[in-house]
Amino acid sequence: MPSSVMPTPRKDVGQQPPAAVSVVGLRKSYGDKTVLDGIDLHIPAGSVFALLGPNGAGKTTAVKILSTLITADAGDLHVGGHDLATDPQAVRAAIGVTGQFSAVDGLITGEENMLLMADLQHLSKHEGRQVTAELLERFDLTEAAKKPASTYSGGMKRRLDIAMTLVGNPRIIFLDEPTTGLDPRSRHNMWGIIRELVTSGVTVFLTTQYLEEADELADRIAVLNNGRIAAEGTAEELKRLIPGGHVRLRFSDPTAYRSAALALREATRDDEALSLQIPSDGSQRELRSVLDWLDSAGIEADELTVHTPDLDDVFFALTGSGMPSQTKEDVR
Ligand SMILES: Nc1ncnc2c1ncn2[C@@H]1O[C@H](COP(=O)(O)OP(=O)(O)OP(=O)(O)O)[C@@H](O)[C@H]1O
Repeated sequence: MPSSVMPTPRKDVGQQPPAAVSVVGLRKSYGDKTVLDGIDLHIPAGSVFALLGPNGAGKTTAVKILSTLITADAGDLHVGGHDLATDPQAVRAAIGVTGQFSAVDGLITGEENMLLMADLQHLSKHEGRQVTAELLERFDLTEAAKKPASTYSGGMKRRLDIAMTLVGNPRIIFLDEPTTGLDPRSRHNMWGIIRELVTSGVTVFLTTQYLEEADELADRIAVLNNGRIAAEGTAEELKRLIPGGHVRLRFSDPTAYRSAALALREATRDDEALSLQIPSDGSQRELRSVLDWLDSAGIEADELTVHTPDLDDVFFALTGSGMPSQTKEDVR
């Protein structure tokens, strides 16, 4: 967790980078159930975008539509600059997809899985072997390459799955819940892999149940609820959407604490901890005004920390899943 929160400048201010994914008015229903009710997305090339939402919100449906597996009912949809409605083949050539259900065949070896994928991508035998060796090395699977994939751990299978996706050198990758079921170490490894992909210029569209994952990886996050985008922005922008942020001042000298408490009447007191809590959205502007005010009142605290709601709070507030009962007290 960062130790303080300053608003991050929006990456899209100034010149707008080209969109890897552009979605306007996407709609999809199954029978009389509306799953996606007119959603808009703009994902700049070379960025990580995370789609969050409760179970059944429509995240997988959105990924399936954008990766040409199923069709939308309506919407102006472009992926890699290609129109999904008129040129799905070109979209397919530009993307890679790793779904919730692995494409890995457990009966054959990791290497054979890769070579099979190279064949499907119409690579020559020589190219196929070269790409396979490179990717197995990159994903730390060279040692296990000749073993049946069924003997791989969950993390290894997931790495093989992504390696298979990369055989065709896609510029845009859809990762549907890439770390579900992985232990913390494998999850962190996967985050490293995703960051590396982005460094090499790939755009990543990921869905996740883990808010921490979106917080760690995504340049921008959208929260899907009831078929609509409930909020969209950087993690910090989303956290500022909901109340609960505050600046906490801690004192070691009881006299200084008491005079500060008298001066700051709107602050919430914690007499035992000698600390005062002032409501604040954590923005630079608000923080500056709090600091100016403390200066003019001659108050000097021993410690000043900025606390903001975390993505869990945002998620619960936006998706109406009920606020967590505990107040978050970590320093962010
Ligand atoms: N082929 C289908 N026929 C009918 N309903 C479907 C079909 N596919 C999905 N749905 C419904 O659409 C809604 C959205 O499903 P989807 O799998 O996109 O959600 P999700 O956000 O990915 O959920 P999860 O986090 O559980 O994977 C659900 O109510 C689901 O039951």
